[in-house]
Amino acid sequence: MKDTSHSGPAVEAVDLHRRYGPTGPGGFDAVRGLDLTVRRGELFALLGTNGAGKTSTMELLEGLAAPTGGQVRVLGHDPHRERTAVRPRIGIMLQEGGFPGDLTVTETCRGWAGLTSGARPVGEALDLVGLGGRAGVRVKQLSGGERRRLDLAVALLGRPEVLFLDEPSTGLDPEARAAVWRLVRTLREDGTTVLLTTHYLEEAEELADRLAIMHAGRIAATGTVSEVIAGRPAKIAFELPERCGPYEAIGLPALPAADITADGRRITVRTPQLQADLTDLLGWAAHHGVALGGLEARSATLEEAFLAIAAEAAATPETIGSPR
Ligand SMILES: Nc1ncnc2c1ncn2[C@@H]1O[C@H](COP(=O)(O)OP(=O)(O)OP(=O)(O)O)[C@@H](O)[C@H]1O
Repeated sequence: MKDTSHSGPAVEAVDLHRRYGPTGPGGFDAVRGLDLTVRRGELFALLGTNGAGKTSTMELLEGLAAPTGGQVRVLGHDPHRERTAVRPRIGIMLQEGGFPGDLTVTETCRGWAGLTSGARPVGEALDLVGLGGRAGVRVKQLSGGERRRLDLAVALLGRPEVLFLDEPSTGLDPEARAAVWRLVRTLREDGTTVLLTTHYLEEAEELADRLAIMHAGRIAATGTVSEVIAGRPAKIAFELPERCGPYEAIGLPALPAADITADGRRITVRTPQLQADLTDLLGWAAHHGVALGGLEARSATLEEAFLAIAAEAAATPETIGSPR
């Protein structure tokens, strides 16, 4: 029977470190003092630039490797040392499942189901990921996207309380990706805690209750999507009519908080006060009878926040760090 007595966070990491290779020269610190809490029933996305340390972190949280320093708790247990307590309650979708190519889809799932207590029927797991029609096909004959879905089916066999998904939709076409998003949402609605890594920012925007952006082994920003983009400049863009002449000469309103750039007649305003500056611009345009062509005005996107946070983190000396 599953132990559901633990009422704390689903996943908790405190001052987590992971070093590859020896202490001192020749070693590399991939995770450098990471703190992370994933609440029960939450969908949490771990984002980061290439090499930020997402997979290295996930492997520690999944119990597949021991940390060099710090602590991990999954459902109240150390996932590495107390593997037998944790493993039956979690599902893991690695970046590459690496299943033998000569087995069929069903044989692969049956093999895993045999090692899993209380496994759901293989056909049900395959239907969940849309592979029901490919049950008799050999793994080596599956497309890349179908293999990703098989990885997901295997992760779901044990009806996990906590599901770790490492880049679940990489290699999927847009339709298959949308299907995986629907499935992940359903699992979350049923109470499954999901921790996923992704390079697709729209995936995090669509799915995540909260997210963290990693850089160089640390968390550079964390919160809800709105919290992470809050304070990032909004964008107003428009094109001036030809009769206005060069941008410098036309006397746009001052907008002291904004950063204004011109590319020919196309003007881009980046501002922390979208409503006030837009009001000033529209008032100015109405007063002078100027039509602002292709006008767009919007808050910062997660992508803009991500790029800015990664650039800031890269420019901050202590985030670059030196080997421990
Ligand atoms: N076995 C290893 N030995 C030495 N260095 C490693 C090893 N595995 C990973 N690294 C290094 O650790 C850093 C973090 O790698 P990791 O795969 O965790 O990053 P990631 O954020 O998952 O990257 P990506 O987005 O490219 O998958 C990288 O610089 C990588 O080269």
